Amino acid sequence: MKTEYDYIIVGLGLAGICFCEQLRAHNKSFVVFDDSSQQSSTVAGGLYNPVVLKRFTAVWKSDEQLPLALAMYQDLEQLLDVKLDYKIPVYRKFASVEEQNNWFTASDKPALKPYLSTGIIKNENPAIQASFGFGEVLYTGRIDVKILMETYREFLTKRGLFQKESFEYSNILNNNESVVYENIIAKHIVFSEGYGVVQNPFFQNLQLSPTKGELLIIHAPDLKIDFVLKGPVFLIPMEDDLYIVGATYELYDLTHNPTEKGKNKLLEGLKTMISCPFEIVDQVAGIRPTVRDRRPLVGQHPVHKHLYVLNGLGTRGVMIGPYVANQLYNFIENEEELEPAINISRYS
Ligand SMILES: Cc1cc2nc3c(=O)[nH]c(=O)nc-3n(C[C@H](O)[C@H](O)[C@H](O)COP(=O)(O)OP(=O)(O)OC[C@H]3O[C@@H](n4cnc5c(N)ncnc54)[C@H](O)[C@@H]3O)c2cc1C
Repeated sequence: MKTEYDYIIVGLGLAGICFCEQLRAHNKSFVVFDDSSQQSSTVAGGLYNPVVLKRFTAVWKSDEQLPLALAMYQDLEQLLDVKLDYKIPVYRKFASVEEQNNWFTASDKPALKPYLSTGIIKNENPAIQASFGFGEVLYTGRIDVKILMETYREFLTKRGLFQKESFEYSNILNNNESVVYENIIAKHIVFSEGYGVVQNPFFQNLQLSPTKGELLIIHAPDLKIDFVLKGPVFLIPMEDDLYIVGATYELYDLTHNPTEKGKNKLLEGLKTMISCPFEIVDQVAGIRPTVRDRRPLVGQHPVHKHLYVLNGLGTRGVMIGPYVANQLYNFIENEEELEPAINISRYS
C-alpha cells in the first residue's frame, strides 16, 4: 500500500522549513526527508540585516523580504513555543573619518535611508576598540536558527511527517500524473538540499559556487555588549556572556571540518575590535549554498515537471528563505510566473 502526499520535501534546512510553512498555511500534505548531511542552517549566525555593510548598499529586495520573514518567524514562535527572533541593533564600527563620511553619504540614499541612523554613536565600552565610533543599522536582529531547526524537526517527527534518512534519487519513478518514491505517491517533489544538491542528478546545471563558513563561539564575561558589532568580523551576543564570532569565506576546502586557518582569520579580526580577555568554547563550520550571480535558485525541472528546486539562499537564508518559498509555492499552485532573476531557467 502506498501513502499519498501532495509534496515530498528533500532537505530540512532554512529553505525546506520555509517551504513546509507555505504548505502548512495552505493545508497541503507533505513528508520531509533529511539525513543531516549538510549543516549550513544549523551553524548559521542567524542575522538578518537589510544592508550590505561592506559596500553600503541595500540587500536585494530587502523591503519585500523582511516583512515576510519577520511574520513567518513570529508565527513559528507561536507554533513551536520557543523564542526565535531576538531584535538587536547592528553597530558598524568605523575605521576612519573617511568611513564615517561614506556612511553619511549612504544614509542619504533613498534605498538606505530607512535602515541607517544618521548620527555617529560614540564608544563608551572600555572592552571595545572603536575610536571613530559606530553607525547603527535599523530593523536588524538574530533568528535562533539552531533552536528553530531542532524544534521544527521535532514538530514534524511527532506528526509522522519526518524521515531521518538520505533521499535516494535513483528510486524516483516519474509518470505523467505524479511521482512514486518507494512507498510514497506525491504530486510534487521539492529539493532543498543546500550544498547537497551537487549530488542531485536532476539539477546538475545550477551555477552553485559554494563557500565554506566558519564561526567561533567565545566566552567574554567583561565584554557586556547588547548589540551586534560589525568590524572585520561580526560579533553577535548570545546568552551567558557567549558571543558568536564570524564568519570566514573559503572556496576550496568544502568539508565541514573547522580549521586552524579559519580560527586564526577570525581571531585576527576580533583582536582589532575588542581588548578584554576571552576564551574560545567552540568552533563550527558549514557550507553556504552561494551562487555565482548571487541570486537564489528556484524553479522546475525542464523535463520532469513534478520536480522542483529551492536553493541558492547564499549568505542570507534567514531573510531570503520565506520570500523564495512563497514564490515557488505560487508558481506551482497558482501558476504565477517566477521572477526571472531567481528562475533556474536563466541557465538553460
Ligand atoms: C558560518 C555560516 C554563517 C552564516 N550566517 C548567516 C547569518 O548570520 N544570516 C543568514 O541569513 N544566513 C547565514 N548563513 C547562510 C545560511 O546558513 C544559508 O543561507 C542557509 O542555511 C541555507 O539553507 P538551506 O536550507 O538551503 O541549506 P542547508 O542548511 O544546508 O540545508 C540542507 C538540508 O538538506 C539535507 N540534505 C541534503 N541532501 C540530502 C539528501 N540526499 N537526503 C536527505 N537530506 C539531504 C541536509 O542534511 C540539510 O539539512 C550562514 C552560513 C554559514 C555557513
